Amino acid sequence: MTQLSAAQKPGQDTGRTSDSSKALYGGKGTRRITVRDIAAAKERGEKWPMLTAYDAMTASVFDEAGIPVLLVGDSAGNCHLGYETTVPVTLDEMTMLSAAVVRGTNRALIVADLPFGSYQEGPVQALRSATRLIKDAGVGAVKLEGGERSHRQIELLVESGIPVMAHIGLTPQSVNAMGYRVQGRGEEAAQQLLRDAKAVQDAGAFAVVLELVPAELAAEVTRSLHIPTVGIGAGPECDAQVLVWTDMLGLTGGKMPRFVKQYADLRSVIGDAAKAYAEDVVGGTFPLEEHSVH
Ligand SMILES: Nc1nc(=O)c2c([nH]1)NC[C@@H]1CN(c3ccc(C(=O)N[C@@H](CCC(=O)O)C(=O)O)cc3)CN21
Ligand SMILES: CC(C)C(=O)C(=O)O
Ligand SMILES: [Mg+2]
Repeated sequence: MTQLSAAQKPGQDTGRTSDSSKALYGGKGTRRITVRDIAAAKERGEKWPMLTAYDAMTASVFDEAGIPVLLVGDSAGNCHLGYETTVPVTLDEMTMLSAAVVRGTNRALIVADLPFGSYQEGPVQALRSATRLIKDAGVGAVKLEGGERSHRQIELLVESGIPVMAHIGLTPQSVNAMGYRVQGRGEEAAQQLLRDAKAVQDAGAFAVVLELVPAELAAEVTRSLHIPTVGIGAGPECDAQVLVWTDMLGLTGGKMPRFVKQYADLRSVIGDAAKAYAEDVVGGTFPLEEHSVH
């Protein structure tokens, strides 16, 4: 336990913006990040990165790199489990993947997606599903899709002590109804997005993902909320950004949405390494004496 000076009691903020020791990214803290740290970052005007993670090993790499928030996204459906979309993903699958990500990390706040069908029936179903992710997987928060339409679910979870990240704009679990199209274009759609953003903030969400909405509208939402916005295809003025890790590292393959920036080409790295190994085996150059026991 660190000694607390008389001048700084627990929960009392120094109010200094230059105190980088508690920055979400690049800060010195090693304890698990909480939703209170996320709220403090918006007050400091600090931007932060979020990445998805679906397994313990990858999560440990991102945790050691200092990524402060990891999302066990239901994008695991198409990026990790071989489904076409996020729609088939089950709560059992999310629980298993989330538990692995929690085990692989020490510092990051772990947020798990509630999958399609695990909260749409109503607040009680949402609470039962979220409780599973909190108790069996050990995540720190859950995320669910929908603005005004999900506000009762968010309210009950928050009342029950479960931090909720909301997700509005393009909501991929509704792909069968809405497709993968930019949301919030035109005056009416923009007003709906602003109402959705206000609704999730009023319901008690600690942050809100804005997916595939015009940058100007995302900026307006970000200015009008006191909770942080997490953009994906929502321009540079959101408080935070999120990318799917397999997209960002070039592993997903196929055509990328235009909002993805690719920071590596793991598909080639892994494919080339697999071929080099195969050629060694076929050509008899692996294993060598140094890889053998006697
Ligand atoms: N690999 C992957 N990356 C993601 O970002 C992602 C998933 N999977 N699965 C869950 C959702 C679905 N997302 C998607 C899916 C498709 C588009 C897309 O096709 N966008 C096009 C057209 C948009 C338009 O112009 O209307 C684009 O070029 O951005 C965007 C986001 C984001 N999420
Ligand atoms: C794209 C992010 C926000 C997500 O919900 C996911 O990865 O499932
Ligand atoms: Mg998702």
